[in-house]
Amino acid sequence: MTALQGLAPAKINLTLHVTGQRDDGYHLLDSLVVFADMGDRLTCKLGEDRLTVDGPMGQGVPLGPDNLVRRAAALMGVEAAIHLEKHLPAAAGIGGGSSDAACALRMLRELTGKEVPDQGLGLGADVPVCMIARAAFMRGIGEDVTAVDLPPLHAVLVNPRVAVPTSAVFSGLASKVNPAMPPLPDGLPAADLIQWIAAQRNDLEPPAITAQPVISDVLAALRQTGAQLTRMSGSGATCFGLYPDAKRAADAAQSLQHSGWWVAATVLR
Ligand SMILES: C[C@](O)(CO)[C@H](O)COP(=O)(O)OP(=O)(O)OC[C@H]1O[C@@H](n2ccc(N)nc2=O)[C@H](O)[C@@H]1O
Ligand SMILES: Nc1ncnc2c1ncn2[C@@H]1O[C@H](COP(=O)(O)OP(=O)(O)OP(=O)(O)O)[C@@H](O)[C@H]1O
Repeated sequence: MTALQGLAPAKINLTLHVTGQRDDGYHLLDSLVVFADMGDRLTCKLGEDRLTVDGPMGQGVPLGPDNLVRRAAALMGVEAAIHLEKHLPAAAGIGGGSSDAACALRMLRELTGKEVPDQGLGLGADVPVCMIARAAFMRGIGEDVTAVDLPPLHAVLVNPRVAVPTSAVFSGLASKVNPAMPPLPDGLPAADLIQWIAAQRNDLEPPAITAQPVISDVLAALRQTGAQLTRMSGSGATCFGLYPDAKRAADAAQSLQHSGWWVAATVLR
């Protein structure tokens, strides 16, 4: 029986503008999303229905039918043995569960030849963008995804090891209707792109900081490493800093190692 291996990369919202709210409570988003060169690792084989989890962040990940990779198999209508090597913190704003689900869906699509219903949206608003796992604009509640070419960005990701539930952060928004992103000019080199991103927002940052004030400390620590831009991703608590090159990102990550926080230097694409 063929076994496939895949990477479920961390998802980073470089910008996240909340522009409205639907009648069902879901929020309308305008977001520029990129993916790291690191993440969870999955192995998938059709046949026996089984999930095993290990890896440095495997503790506490649910093994039952509510795990998003099991829900991915159920959505595809197949039984599969899936092994998940967990490297990303959960409930962290970097789409750990959503990226796992998308990776499982891609592998199950390849193994079965079946189409993925609705790009996996039913498993979570972040799953459609995680299906393409490359730089994209994400709009609607997450279902409207358009790939975009960006220069690679050198980054450090920092999570203070506090879980932040997404729905609570959306509920804490002071305003549900905020300005959309302006159009991104074509072909910006990295330095200009970073300036453009700096002029945008993550509207979920203030309510996430209210829920977990340590996020302010993470942003301040990243600023102190000389990052060109610091911001929170998604609903938090993971924050990122952007740097001009890989050496400066690696040095910044090294200088944050003593914090006890989860720290990763990476390239975003
Ligand atoms: C914050 C983001 O990570 C930005 O990329 C996503 O919008 C959240 O994606 P996700 O975690 O896959 O979200 P889901 O699992 O679908 O939803 C979790 C909860 O977040 C809220 N939610 C999510 C997406 C959205 N567009 N509006 C919302 O209000 C809802 O309360 C929902 O019950
Ligand atoms: N494969 C999985 N990995 C991690 N958590 C999972 C998984 N499947 C289900 N969960 C559950 O989902 C919850 C949210 O985890 P996830 O990493 O998807 O969240 P997130 O940080 O909200 O992502 P986002 O960037 O979409 O906000 C966890 O607390 C966990 O109980």
